[in-house]
Amino acid sequence: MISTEEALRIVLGAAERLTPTTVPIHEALGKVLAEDIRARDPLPPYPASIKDGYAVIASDGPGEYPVIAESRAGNDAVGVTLTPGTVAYVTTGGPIPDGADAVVQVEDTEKVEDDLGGSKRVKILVQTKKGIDIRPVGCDIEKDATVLKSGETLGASEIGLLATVGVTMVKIFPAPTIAVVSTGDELVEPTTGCLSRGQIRDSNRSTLLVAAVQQQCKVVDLGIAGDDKEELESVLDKAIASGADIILTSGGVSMGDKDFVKPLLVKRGVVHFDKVCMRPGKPLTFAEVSPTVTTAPKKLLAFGLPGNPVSCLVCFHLFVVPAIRRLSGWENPHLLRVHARLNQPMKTDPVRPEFHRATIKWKTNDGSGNPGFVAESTGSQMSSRLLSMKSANALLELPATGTLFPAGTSVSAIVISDLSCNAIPDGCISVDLAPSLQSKHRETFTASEVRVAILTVSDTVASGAGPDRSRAHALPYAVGRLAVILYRVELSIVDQLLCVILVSHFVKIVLRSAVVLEQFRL
Ligand SMILES: Nc1nc2c(c(=O)[nH]1)N[C@H]1C(S)=C(S)[C@@H](COP(=O)(O)OP(=O)(O)OC[C@H]3O[C@@H](n4cnc5c(N)ncnc54)[C@H](O)[C@@H]3O)O[C@H]1N2
Ligand code: MOO
Repeated sequence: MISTEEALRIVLGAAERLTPTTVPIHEALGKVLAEDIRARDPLPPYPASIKDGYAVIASDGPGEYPVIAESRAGNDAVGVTLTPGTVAYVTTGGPIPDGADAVVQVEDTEKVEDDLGGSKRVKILVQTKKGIDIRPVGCDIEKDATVLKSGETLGASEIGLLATVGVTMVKIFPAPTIAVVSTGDELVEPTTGCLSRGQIRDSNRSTLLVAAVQQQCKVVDLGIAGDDKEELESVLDKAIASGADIILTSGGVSMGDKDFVKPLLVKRGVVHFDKVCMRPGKPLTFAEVSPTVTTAPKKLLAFGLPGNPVSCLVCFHLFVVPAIRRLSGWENPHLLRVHARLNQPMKTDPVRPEFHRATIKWKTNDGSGNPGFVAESTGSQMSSRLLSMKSANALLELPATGTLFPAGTSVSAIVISDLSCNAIPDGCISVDLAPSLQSKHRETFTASEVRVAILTVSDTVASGAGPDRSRAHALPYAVGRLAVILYRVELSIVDQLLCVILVSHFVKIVLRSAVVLEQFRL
């Protein structure tokens, strides 16, 4: 029996990054970049105004001036040069006309009635300085700067950066394909309504398939194989030939007379270990199946996970997730650990270190008088009791001391799910539809059917004069969970469009930028 540290070291030693592939940026969310990305042009590409106001020559000082041009975002005052004693109207992001060296915000000006000839004038009320409220060329991103490095993970802002520098296809490390099979004569499909004596519904396959999808993997469902050597052998070979990178079996790895997984893996490759000193998950088996020994098109990692549903899922988190991350190109494949204080006493096992399922929450006082995570057990820790995984967001690492850890003890907690789920106050995601719309379509909305319209409101973007960064930022938050409707509009038709969206698409939330999306923690 080896330690969990040794087992993980062996697994990671066998896991190699997959061959990079090129995908459209909207498919790259969560993936690891396999190339450096450089900016082909500076941002901003021209000196741009930081404010809505007037481009001026700073040394002119306060006074009344003729407005000789208008430079709006996406609608440049091309060819206009400011001479002393003149100003130009500019909007935020608009190019600064030649000759101007500062911007005075609208709030520091006063409108002057147009003269009879229709020419515009404005009063500049303040003394400004050269460079004020102007973003010089390249102040956000310099030309040829490396904006992203190979090995970095692509989140919403990184995908926005790719859009900014005009990269729409990107080289990433793909996530592995995972084949999943459940073993056991007692297993029947979850669709089985009435169980006969000795039967149970197969839950491990559903758990593992979605857990793998959560890790961005493609999955192959190979169903249930009975406790029959030939049947299991044929399913294993199907998995190997399928081109999967990882095969997960559950059940049949302990000491029973029909526990065939290990002997079959021995025939097809190298079994590195078959027992790990941990609770739950002791009979975990790990093997490398190499193409030289089998018909496998490439090297394949095989995990013979224990059949007990909790043991199966705990082993998935502790060993399969880091392996998936390594194959997917992660530089650090290890799970996040935090410290948490026990909110109740816990007895530890004298022989095997325990991974105790718990819910950890951030408290302003964790019991020590300081802020920190507090851990609450999910109850009975039997490895058959899948309910102990429900709502568990952490595995507490309890060493094998055979002692009682009093409440308040600080322990290491391995984070296994999104902690932010705990942080969303009730009612944070609000729905503000007209009452008639709500009642008419109430039955059509479920939590998984929220539609989000991502609306970029910018003349620059609408005219094609600038990149649509907010859409690129926002889209990855929504993809996969929500139906996304994309719009790009000019300011003048915003109101009209909002009505159209609300009425024809039953939109629940109209979010204008990734920032708002983040606040809503979708
Ligand atoms: N003599 C020994 N017996 C056992 C030992 C041992 O060291 N010596 N270890 C125990 C430990 S620890 C575990 S964990 C289990 C693991 O056994 P297997 O991996 O061989 O799994 P099975 O025997 O096939 O099933 C165990 C349990 O889980 C249920 N199961 C199996 N597959 C599924 C599924 N897909 N969905 C839901 N439930 C499933 C199965 O019905 C059994 O109840 O071995 C101990 N025994
Ligand atoms: O190692 Mo087992 O997973 O305790 O039931």
